[in-house]
Amino acid sequence: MRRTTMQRSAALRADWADGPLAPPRRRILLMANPTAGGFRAKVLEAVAAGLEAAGAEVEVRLTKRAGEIREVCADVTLAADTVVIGGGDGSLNEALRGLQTCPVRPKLAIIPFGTANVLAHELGLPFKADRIIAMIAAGRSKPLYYGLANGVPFVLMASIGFDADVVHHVPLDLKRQLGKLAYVWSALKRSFKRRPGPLTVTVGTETPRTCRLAVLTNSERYGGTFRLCPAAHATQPGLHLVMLTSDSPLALMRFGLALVMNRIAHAHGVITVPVETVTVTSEEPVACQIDGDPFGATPVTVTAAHDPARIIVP
Ligand SMILES: Nc1ncnc2c1ncn2[C@@H]1O[C@H](COP(=O)(O)OP(=O)(O)OP(=O)(O)O)[C@@H](O)[C@H]1O
Repeated sequence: MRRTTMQRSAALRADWADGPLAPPRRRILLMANPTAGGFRAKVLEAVAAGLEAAGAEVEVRLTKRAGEIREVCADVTLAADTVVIGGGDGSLNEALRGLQTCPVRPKLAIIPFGTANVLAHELGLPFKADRIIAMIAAGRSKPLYYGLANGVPFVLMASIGFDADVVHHVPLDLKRQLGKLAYVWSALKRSFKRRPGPLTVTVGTETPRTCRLAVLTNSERYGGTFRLCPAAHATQPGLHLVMLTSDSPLALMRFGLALVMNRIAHAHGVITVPVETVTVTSEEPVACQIDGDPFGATPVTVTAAHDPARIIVP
């Protein structure tokens, strides 16, 4: 337990004495993934010290393996009011998965240490320690909606097709070295591989449609700051299905360019519809990913969840 640095910022504490951190002391669990692409021990230390200085009781844990954040968040004896995730979208996804079974859900907050940090961009979260401390100390929160892919929560998207194939094939060491460029490298390599057959996409009880790539998105952003679906937002209810009708190398180049120019929603061959429940099947297995991490293959059924978590925002 870290309880020693309060004296360092008496002035800060005085400022907040009547604010959101006034007694009873907030209990903040800060869980960080030291293997995340942008992990900074100094920022973590500064945030922990700043929140303690503001009067909160702060516990810091560094994960030792994947799955730990999920286990801790699923623990019914978890006594934190706020769980701060120091990591990327995959680590936040773990927290959401764990909290799903928690009877009393603490608020979530993020220190964006990831590679893509799509959710941080979606929510306009700060990346600098002093602004992160001020945000968490103020404690203002919004609902964080999510979807379920075969029952597993995702906060950004579940996608099936070429981009999921790329996620499955990005070598972790290359991701750590090159960051987002590792995805570009992997996409170039995978774009010339043979593609599996088309996807059959069934929305509710409608007649099935076919496409080559399906993204079920809960958020506007994709791959970082790019705007995939202007109608969606992680703090608003509602999933959207974005279908690409081709995944030929030429079409993928065109879609990639449209994405970085924030024009993909209007590109030829892109169909977007609001959805509640979608099933995606294919004759041979097609790769799936959720929140930027591999998630098996088709068949996948995606539904919108209606019990949002709470996330602290600026
Ligand atoms: N100590 C650990 N060792 C290995 N893997 C971990 C550890 N802690 C968490 N993980 C896993 O690492 C995966 C990726 O981490 P995270 O999302 O934090 O960073 P990132 O991949 O760099 O960022 P982004 O998802 O924003 O691109 C997560 O899915 C999580 O399950």
